[in-house]
Amino acid sequence: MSAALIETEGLGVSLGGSRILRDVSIRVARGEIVTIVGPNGSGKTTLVRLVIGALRPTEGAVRRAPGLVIGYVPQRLAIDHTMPLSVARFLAFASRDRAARTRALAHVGAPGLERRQMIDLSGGQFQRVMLAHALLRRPDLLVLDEAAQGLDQPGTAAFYRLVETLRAELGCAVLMVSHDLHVVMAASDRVICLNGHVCCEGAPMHVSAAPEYRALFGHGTGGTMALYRHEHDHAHGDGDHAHHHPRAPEEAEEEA
Ligand SMILES: Nc1ncnc2c1ncn2[C@@H]1O[C@H](COP(=O)(O)OP(=O)(O)OP(=O)(O)O)[C@@H](O)[C@H]1O
Repeated sequence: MSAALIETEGLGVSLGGSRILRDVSIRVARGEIVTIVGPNGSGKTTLVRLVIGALRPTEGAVRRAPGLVIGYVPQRLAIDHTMPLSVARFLAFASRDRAARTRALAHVGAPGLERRQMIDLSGGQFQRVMLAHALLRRPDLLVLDEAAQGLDQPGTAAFYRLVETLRAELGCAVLMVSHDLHVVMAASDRVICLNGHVCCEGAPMHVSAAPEYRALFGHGTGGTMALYRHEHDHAHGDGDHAHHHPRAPEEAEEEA
């Protein structure tokens, strides 16, 4: 198994008096694309914030490889609409090298946008500029939190194809949150299903073949919608540990 870029062990966090995550142990190795799925409010963004170090855990720990550089594309960016902010100025926060900024924009398929205002960009252009910003840091790990949110289906597919291309070109690992199961199945090496804790995890092929996964996500295109329902056969209250955990098939077979 290749060396982990990040690894969490028994990670948990309480916010505003509620336990949002508990016992989360995940790892991302060099070059991998790992996708976190789960219903709204299941703690995906919270886990991402713990991984990038924006939030401190209340239990467990996050280990990062020494010198690890993370490029982060947030779910949204609060832009002050009264302040002009050009793409060039926004990218200058990540790099002072003008030629590098021009190259980064070309790299993400958004050449020549330097003079445009951030607030005037289309959804697809905006996400590409955010990606260029993350890439300017030359990350070992790219972290995307629902980065294709608001894009139409072709736009979403194109965006994630770009992420795969960048992974191949730059050799970086990718940890992303996505609600789009088609993307998850097509682009991920590994899927982690979260609902306050890790419900199931594994290679997409293995996970999608598991009855436990089908119970959670449904079949075919219906699966995308099933993700939002994500009905469980167990409660998630603290102290309720006597519940059934869906697992990847190889794990289920071991016990059969
Ligand atoms: N700072 C905070 N204080 C209190 N509660 C918080 C805080 N941040 C997040 N939460 C709560 O933690 C839970 C998980 O939130 P999180 O944003 O991680 O979910 P998510 O899986 O990313 O959801 P979505 O799919 O809707 O983006 C939610 O119930 C949210 O209200």
